[in-house]
Amino acid sequence: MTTGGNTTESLFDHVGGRAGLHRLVATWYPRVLADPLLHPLFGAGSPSHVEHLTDFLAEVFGGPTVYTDELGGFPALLEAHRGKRITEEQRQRFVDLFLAAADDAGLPSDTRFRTALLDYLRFGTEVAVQNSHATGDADLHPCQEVPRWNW
Ligand code: HEM
Repeated sequence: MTTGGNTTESLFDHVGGRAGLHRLVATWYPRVLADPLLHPLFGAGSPSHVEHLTDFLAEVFGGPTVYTDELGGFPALLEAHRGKRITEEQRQRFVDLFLAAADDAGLPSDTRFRTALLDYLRFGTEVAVQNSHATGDADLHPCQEVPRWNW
């Protein structure tokens, strides 16, 4: 039970736990696969993407650490983006589709949550873009672990 102004509630709880995040990612992913700008990166898609991204975001937002404990953790994330050479236009489209999916999946619309979501998406996509262009470890983004996002 939470009330307005409760600063101890995690983002994970605020979005309705794993079920809320799963709804968000499952709404977003088909749109990514159908997007002409993103298609060259994602192709026909991967059957595990929705589950893995849901578990990753759950961990970032203060939920269980399934991504680190069972799905390879940060090294798996790094590997997934390496060499993809994501453009700024593709990064922006990825974020835009996420924000639209947050609306359509009925995620909370309060400004505090939406600001935190956008801040994280900006950060996370910048990490992914930098790492996708790295030709050696020295070029990688300094964030080398699954972040825990405070709000
Ligand atoms: C907040 C930013 C991001 C997060 C949290 C994220 C997270 C993930 C995760 C968890 C995976 C799956 C890794 C696994 O299987 O364990 C993945 C794969 C992938 N990501 Fe990202 N990603 C982000 C940004 C981006 C961006 C901006 C792009 C391109 C526009 C992108 C393109 C891809 C591709 C092409 C794959 C591999 C193919 C696939 O699994 O379908 N990612 N990402």
